[in-house]
Order: sequence, then structure tokens, then C-alpha cells
Amino acid sequence: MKKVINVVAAIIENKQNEILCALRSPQMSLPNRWEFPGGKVEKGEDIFSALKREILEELDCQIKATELFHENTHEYDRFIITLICIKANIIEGTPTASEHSKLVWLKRENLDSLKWAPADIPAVTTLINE
Ligand SMILES: Nc1nc2c([nH]c(=O)n2[C@H]2C[C@H](O)[C@@H](COP(=O)(O)OP(=O)(O)OP(=O)(O)O)O2)c(=O)[nH]1
Repeated sequence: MKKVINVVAAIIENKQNEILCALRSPQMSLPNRWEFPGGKVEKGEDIFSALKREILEELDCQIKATELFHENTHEYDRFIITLICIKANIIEGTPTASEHSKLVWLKRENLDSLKWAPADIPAVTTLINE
């Protein structure tokens, strides 16, 4: 049976109404796909603490989660993911890529110009139509 993993991802919007998009590096799983930064929820951790931890680890900044935005399940070849997208604001620091190849801020209407991780497409569509 495929493993089910719970992943939290941050929809971070700036004052110009742009959304932070992160490119997975060639060394990561799902290489060269765009995603919302985040990662796996650890055992015993709540989703908001997991998100804060992942963003601090990956982007070296502090966030405040504002709203549970979107949740969906997607089946990949090797596992099933429940992707929980949470809106958040940066409260300290500037996002800096350490694991990702690139970070970009994009207006909603331009989000579909990127090659997203397949699990993200429903959340991206919801954001574009918001
Ligand atoms: N962070 C994130 N992961 C996503 C998204 N969409 C999507 O399919 N994924 C997949 C990619 C990975 O297989 C998995 C998340 O794993 P990860 O490697 O980013 O998480 P992590 O930092 O906790 O990983 P690890 O160090 O435990 O390996 O979910 C997304 O929008 N954000």
C-alpha cells in the first residue's frame, strides 16, 4: 500500500499582491517543479507549527499563518500526498533559498506560467480564480 504523507505549504503574499513560488532543485524529489514552500508534518506536530518550522528551515524567515486555504489529496507513483496549503505573512526576515533552486514572486494571473508539482494544481487554480 502506498504511504500517505501530510505536507503543509505556505501561500505567502506580499504587499504587491504577489505570491512566493519556489523551484525544487534537481537534487530534490519532484525535481525542477514549482511548489509552495513547506514540507512534511512530523509526528505529534500541528500543521501551523510544522509550517513555521519548515519556512524557517527552508527560507530563513518567520511567518504568521493567517488562514487554512486549501486541502487536497494527490496520488503520485510512489506515495499519496495530502497537501495542506495555508496562507501566511512574513513577520521577520526576507525569504532566502537554501534548498530550492530559485524563489520568485508572481501575481496570481501569472501563476499558471510555471510547471507546478502535480499536487499543487488544484490550489493554484483556486488562487488564480480567487
Ligand atoms: N513542500 C512542498 N512539497 C510538495 C508540494 N507539492 C508536492 O507535491 N510536494 C511534495 C514534494 C515532496 O515529495 C513532498 C514534501 O517533501 P519535502 O521534501 O519538501 O519535505 P521535507 O522538507 O519535510 O522533506 P525531508 O527533509 O523529510 O525529506 O511533497 C508543495 O507545494 N510544497
